[in-house]
Amino acid sequence: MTQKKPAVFFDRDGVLNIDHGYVHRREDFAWMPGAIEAVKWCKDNGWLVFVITNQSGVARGFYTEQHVRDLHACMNRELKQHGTAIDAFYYCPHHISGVVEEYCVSCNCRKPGPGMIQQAIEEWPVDAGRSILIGDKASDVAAAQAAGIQGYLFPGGNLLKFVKAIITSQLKVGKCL
Ligand SMILES: O=P(O)(O)OC[C@@H](O)[C@H]1O[C@H](OP(=O)(O)O)[C@@H](O)[C@@H](O)[C@@H]1O
Ligand SMILES: [Mg+2]
Ligand SMILES: [Zn+2]
Repeated sequence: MTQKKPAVFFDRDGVLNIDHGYVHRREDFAWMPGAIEAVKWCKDNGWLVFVITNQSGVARGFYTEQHVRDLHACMNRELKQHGTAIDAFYYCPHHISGVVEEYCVSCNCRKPGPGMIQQAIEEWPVDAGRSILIGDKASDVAAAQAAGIQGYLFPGGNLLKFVKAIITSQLKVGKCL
């Protein structure tokens, strides 16, 4: 049987990168201070790392799913240059008030829905009891709670410092290996 691992579910815009509003091109993408280092530190310490991101810009007609996938591939190319990578990206392209008909649905994957987190847990050997989500909005933390994961609100600043503080404090209470 595959050994289950704890996972860090990172929100994307506002956590891994600066949220300039519906970012979908590399030239508009800026890593959050400490973000690359945070992903690497989590991976080096045996955590699975996922991105869980609402991308209603697709439903709103601002960009396409291909733009989202291309940007995620670009993020992982850059992370690989630092010897690390995100294990999987999950995104929700939907919004009930969008303009692109096929994406105008009320779904379970748009945060605060837990759908993306649940999908990752189904597809990967995730130890949900030891996993955490880091988001920048209350809806991120609500999605984590709905999926039975501990959620934390990132206030900005250095992401590596924030992640280390959370994981180190969990270690002290014996939650993580
Ligand atoms: O990775 P995140 O933070 O889930 O992605 C958020 C962005 O898709 C987008 O979210 C919000 O827009 P909608 O609620 O989806 O209309 C805004 O905060 C935008 O500024 C974000 O870019
Ligand atoms: Mg966000
Ligand atoms: Zn969705």
